[in-house]
Amino acid sequence: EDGYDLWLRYAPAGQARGTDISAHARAISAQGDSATMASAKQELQRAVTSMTGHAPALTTEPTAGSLWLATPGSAPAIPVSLKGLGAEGYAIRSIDHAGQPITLIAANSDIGILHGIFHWLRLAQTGASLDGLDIRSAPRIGLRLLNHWDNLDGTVERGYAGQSIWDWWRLPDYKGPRYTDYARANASIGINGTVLNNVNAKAESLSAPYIAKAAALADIFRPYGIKVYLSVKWTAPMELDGLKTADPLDPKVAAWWKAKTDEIYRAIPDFGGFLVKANSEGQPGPQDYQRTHADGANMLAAAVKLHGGIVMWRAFVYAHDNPDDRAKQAYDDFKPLDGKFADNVMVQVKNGAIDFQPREPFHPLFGAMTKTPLMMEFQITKEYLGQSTHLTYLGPLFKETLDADTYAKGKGSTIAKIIDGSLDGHRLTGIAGVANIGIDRDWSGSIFNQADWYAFGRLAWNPDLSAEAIAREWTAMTFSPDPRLIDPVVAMMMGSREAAVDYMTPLGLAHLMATGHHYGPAPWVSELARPEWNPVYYHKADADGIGFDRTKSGSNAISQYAPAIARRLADPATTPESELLWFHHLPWDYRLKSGETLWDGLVHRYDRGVAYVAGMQRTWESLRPLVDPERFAQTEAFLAIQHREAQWWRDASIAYFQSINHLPLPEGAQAPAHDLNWYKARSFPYAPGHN
Ligand SMILES: CO[C@H]1[C@H](O)[C@@H](O)[C@H](O)O[C@@H]1C(=O)O
Repeated sequence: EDGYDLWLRYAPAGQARGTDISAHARAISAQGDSATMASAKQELQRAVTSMTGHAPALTTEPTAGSLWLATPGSAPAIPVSLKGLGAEGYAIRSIDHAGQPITLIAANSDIGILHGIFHWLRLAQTGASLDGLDIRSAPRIGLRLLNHWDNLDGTVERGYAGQSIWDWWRLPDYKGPRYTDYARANASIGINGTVLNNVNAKAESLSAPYIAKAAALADIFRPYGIKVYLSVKWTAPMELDGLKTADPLDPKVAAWWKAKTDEIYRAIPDFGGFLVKANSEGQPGPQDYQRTHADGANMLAAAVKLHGGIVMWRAFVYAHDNPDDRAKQAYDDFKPLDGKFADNVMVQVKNGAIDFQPREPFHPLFGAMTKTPLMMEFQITKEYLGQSTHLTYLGPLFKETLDADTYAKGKGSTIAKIIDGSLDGHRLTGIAGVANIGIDRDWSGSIFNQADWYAFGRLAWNPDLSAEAIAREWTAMTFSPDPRLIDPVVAMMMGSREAAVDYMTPLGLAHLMATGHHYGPAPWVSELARPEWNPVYYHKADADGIGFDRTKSGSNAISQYAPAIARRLADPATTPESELLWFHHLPWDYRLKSGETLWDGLVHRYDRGVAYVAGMQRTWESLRPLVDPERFAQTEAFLAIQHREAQWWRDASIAYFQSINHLPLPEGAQAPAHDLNWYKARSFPYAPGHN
């Protein structure tokens, strides 16, 4: 087992369960013959055969014990209502058809059928009952996209699973089988779009050869209901065709984009649209021409509009000087533009205002731009959460943000309701996850990182699912539905992200990672050219205390939240302790709810994080008999690395903070293994190079 099959392993189900699955899949009955329908049938055949050892027959009419795939176009009278299922949803129902037990999988479209068969296969794989089914499911969010930060040279920015899976050199001629497996995996969790290239884009990605390569991928993904999108570089008209300017209000610039867009749609008739990172981290953008983000977005939006395309404009900006608080910039730049964007523009906002930290309070733009459809951007790749080795399941992180209450329209104004459009009445809705995919055999750099890709897709389809239920499904499909395995693995996953918060950045601390690789700790760094690249800028530790004052006496970033929240955050006593030092600068002897001092509480959390990892090692060891040797060994090795590094994080952080506050460690706490200079002199052993 090398992890290549992801959660689509279809492992032999054992005698009794195999017979049960066979009895419900004696045949696959379907009339449609589209490429999508063919993929659905193929997937079922492959899965059922692999789980049961028996290949289901293929019939056109439903027969006893068959899986009946039916759309209004292919089957005249479907005994289930398809109302409300939209173009992608499905219904699954156990029915009696002319005296025969049959499982009906019905949808308005073939893509809906494909989603439906994957649901049924999930039931089959996780040991769920296949009788008495009455399921209806439709996605809550319209656009459910992966964002690849893949470069044209084959590297992946912040990628920890090897080189890019896009074989740009041999595309469009060679279409390797991995692309189809990629599409199957994504379709199985409801992903319906993919942005192929890095937001730090090269102009060449829009040149004719690359359009042809993108078109080849689009052809492969189309039957799986997945559209292709591209990131664009703002100055592409200058770089590719020598225009003198990229001013969005210059008619020649607009005409260039219109022509370029038409060219793309000739090659990819269902092209999804553009993703743009502008005026951020050195990228060019409309502000270089004294225009706004809205001017830029709307010019592109006009170009794709007739084709039904969209523009996703990122709110991750920090280009100009923002001396008092980087966390405020996106709001300051974008809030005034609310209502100024064309109706096919979405603003894509990271879950937090800084940058994919182990924990961040939700981004204040959520709830603040009611006239603009906001798209969520999560990071599936774990830039700040241990990358390819640390086991830190992201389901709870995603959920924490989706469930966060913005109070924008009173209590219950959750972020899930903002991005699904229901709170503000938007029809265009979307969510993006920065992919963790590369050419590693296991796709994601580790077996457990696959769970983050899986969880992202499942939550994009239905943000109300629980992180735990998702972990259970994933574990059952990835390892085995044996409860002796599922219970401990899921328990281990569920606490793992909090453990990383504990050993990296407890109590609301953030961005203490070494500059560049963002992997190991470097809270001491303070000399970099830009203040907001320095860990000291974020923790502001001095002899008296620690934390970033974002109240009125500080940067007043809390004023960007709804009054009900801002009031709560104004006072450390009513600020959630998990976000304490994000919002407040507090004395080292500040009393936590537990009664211990802030300093002691900090040290205890570091200890707790390290101890949790040791606990995961013990749990995993106890599962040795239940896991295949290859996947067992990978996780065993990675947990050992994680333990060593959690310890390193703890010791380096404590040594550094102690060098500032000169306080003794709380009773019973272990002293750091080395002195501060030892940590300063070393970079983290497994940190990949910054690209
Ligand atoms: C693509 O660039 C990334 C950059 O590597 C990363 O460190 C930061 O998280 O955010 C940037 C962004 O989101 O644009």
